[in-house]
Amino acid sequence: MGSRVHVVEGDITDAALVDRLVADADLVVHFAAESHNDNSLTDPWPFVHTNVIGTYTLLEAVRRHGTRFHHVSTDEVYGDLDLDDPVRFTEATAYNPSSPYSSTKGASDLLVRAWVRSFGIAATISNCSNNYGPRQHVEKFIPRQITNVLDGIRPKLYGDGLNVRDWIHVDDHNRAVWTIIERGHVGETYLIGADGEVDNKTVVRDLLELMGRDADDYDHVTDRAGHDRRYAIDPTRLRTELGWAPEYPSFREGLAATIEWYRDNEDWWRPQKDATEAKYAAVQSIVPR
Ligand SMILES: Cc1cn([C@H]2C[C@H](O)[C@@H](COP(=O)(O)OP(=O)(O)O[C@H]3O[C@H](C)C(=O)[C@H](O)[C@H]3O)O2)c(=O)[nH]c1=O
Repeated sequence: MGSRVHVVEGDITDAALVDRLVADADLVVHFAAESHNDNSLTDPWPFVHTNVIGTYTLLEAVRRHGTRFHHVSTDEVYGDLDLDDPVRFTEATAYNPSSPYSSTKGASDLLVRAWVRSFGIAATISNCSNNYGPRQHVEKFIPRQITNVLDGIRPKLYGDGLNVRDWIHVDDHNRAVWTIIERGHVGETYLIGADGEVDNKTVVRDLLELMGRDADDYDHVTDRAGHDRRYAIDPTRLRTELGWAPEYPSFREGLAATIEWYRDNEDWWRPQKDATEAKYAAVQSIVPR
């Protein structure tokens, strides 16, 4: 990696700011996004603003300055899969997003593709499955349940809890992004996944066991509107063409390490917790099993 890496905080729709930063960069890796589906259901506008207009703003700066660009996106652009169908998403799967969040990410991917084709910018795209690991906001599924248990609150499962997510440790995601930047072909898309399909109920039961609690000690709550049933990535292209492989040994080991991180870093997550639970309490209630 280069000697000067800047993680930039600020408004990516601020064209003057973005232009200044891009003018000074050899490479832009675009991780910035409004990323939480539940938030996109209560207020879609920040998602259109940041994910669509923000990406447009970056693309225009990259076009002006001829900067190499990598766009980080999600497998949610492909919609969802049935539980009983073994098919997985590939780079050829048609876009079919379900939520305001995933539709804005789909729109941002299409903008990148169009800027490659129409203006010849040097860009790659990656679409990754669900991340977990340290420093994830407590509104997300795994940190919410870990911090609930630490606070003596029962974990909360949406609907029947049988929805499947394909988990990858954030460090493996980052290594995959770097592999694509170094070895990927400009104009191409690569799917990132670590063969980590698990249903939500199993995640919660594993987590309770790892934290020394009764595995049945959780609640079902109101389901998410339009809740995608299953995500699953076929990472063959990334593995065979670019030689990437995940380094994290297994989801359960990664989960245990993540629990330890949240145990040891309450100072980091505590300021997020009350507002997050209040936000959920306003739209969710406990339902019978
Ligand atoms: C917060 C919460 C979630 N859930 C369920 C909903 C999902 O089936 C699963 C994971 O939910 P989460 O909101 O953490 O993540 P997804 O909606 O799958 O989306 C995530 O992974 C993709 C790839 C992105 O692109 C998103 O940016 C990222 O947020 O757990 C519950 O059952 N209870 C809860 O309290």
